Amino acid sequence: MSIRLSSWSKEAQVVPANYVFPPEIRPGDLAAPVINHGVSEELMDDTMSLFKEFFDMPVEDKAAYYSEDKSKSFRLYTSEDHIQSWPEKPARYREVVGTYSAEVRKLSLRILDLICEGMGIEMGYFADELSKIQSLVINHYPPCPNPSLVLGVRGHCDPNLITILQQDVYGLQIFKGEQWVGVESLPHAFVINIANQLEMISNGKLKSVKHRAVTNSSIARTSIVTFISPSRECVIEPAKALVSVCSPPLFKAVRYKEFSDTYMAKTHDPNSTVVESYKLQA
Ligand SMILES: O=C(O)CCC(=O)C(=O)O
Ligand SMILES: [Fe+2]
Repeated sequence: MSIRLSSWSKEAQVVPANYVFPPEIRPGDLAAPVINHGVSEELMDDTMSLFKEFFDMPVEDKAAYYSEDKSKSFRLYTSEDHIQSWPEKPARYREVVGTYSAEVRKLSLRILDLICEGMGIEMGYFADELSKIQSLVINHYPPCPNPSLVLGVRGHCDPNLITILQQDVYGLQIFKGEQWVGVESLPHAFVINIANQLEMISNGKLKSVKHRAVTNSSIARTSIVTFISPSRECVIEPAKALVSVCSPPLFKAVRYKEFSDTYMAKTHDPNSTVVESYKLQA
């Protein structure tokens, strides 16, 4: 009988060697492209083309929005409070980005609830202060004459709770099994990255994924990245439901603003793993 029809797999404790894929095409378990997520394909396409249009605008139009000051509120802050500072060009910017942000927020809360269910935390655990802040970063990578010499974004873990990324051209890689693995760009899929706060709240059960972006020599790439973060005053600590005598807390409690400021101060250190500094000694 063919091995595919036999029932050995019911007993299998480890994956048989002949089933293991080469590392570069293994799906991995930390950065999962999510499809059937409920955000309409039209809205995803419209948002992507809007941002491409934004980057294609004449330099004079873009200059009005340019700033190196990271504290400025036009860095596409996606709440009603900031809508006045959003770009007025392209003309449909506010409408499209407003709708997109609201839909992606709903999706992220659904994913967070599924994570609660999977880990045995009460539903709605993340719904309030822990996911209060939503921000949007649009990365635009022009074609690069020699991608082997350059990184679009160097390796890092995101400091927030969870990140929802849309890409239509390959470029995202995650660090897994001591090497960089490409994350396939599936049409209309979102990539969900576990970020630092989710690692700490899950008491290390979920790991924040180190990732980077590479460039390519033929086409420009735009990525739309939604960061869901706790409010700055929020205290982050392992969820009580995940802590017991057998499973003691692995992380100290920290106010998110302290974590975030430490992260920002170390952002130029490629090996900075801020999470490590909040680990409790075993
Ligand atoms: O462009 C990408 O795929 C990655 C961007 C990223 O990691 C970030 O903005 O934090
Ligand atoms: Fe990132």
